[in-house]
Amino acid sequence: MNIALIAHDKKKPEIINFVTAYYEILKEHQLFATGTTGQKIAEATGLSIFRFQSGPLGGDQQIGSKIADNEMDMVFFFRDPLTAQPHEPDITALLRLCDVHQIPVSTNLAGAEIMIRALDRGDIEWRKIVKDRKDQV
Ligand SMILES: O=C(CO)COP(=O)(O)O
Repeated sequence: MNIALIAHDKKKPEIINFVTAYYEILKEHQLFATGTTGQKIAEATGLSIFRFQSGPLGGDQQIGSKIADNEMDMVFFFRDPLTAQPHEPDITALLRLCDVHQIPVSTNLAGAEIMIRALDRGDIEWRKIVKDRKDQV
């Protein structure tokens, strides 16, 4: 699965702990991230992560583009709800595209824990069917 990892600055320690805790699951997948999030996770865990631009410079939009092209299967987006973000429209657009394309997305640690266990159980395998079907069209 192609998995996006994104965290606002105050949530970066949380996503690093999350990825560390679930390293054994995540290492089996293709990981993508916005720039700074990806850098910090890679430094902390040694995981190989494709990094887009930093969020405020367009990274959220780049991940949105992958979603629109049916190339992203899950999004872990640890949002900071207490700090104004200069690129709020990009954040809204990314979450909107998850809804448009039925992409599983969690915006906090509690949801992320449930979603990653579902990933490990194989609950997201339907994404492969959707992708294969669209490839044939
Ligand atoms: O701002 C972000 C998501 O909206 C995250 O961007 P960085 O990973 O570059 O900090």
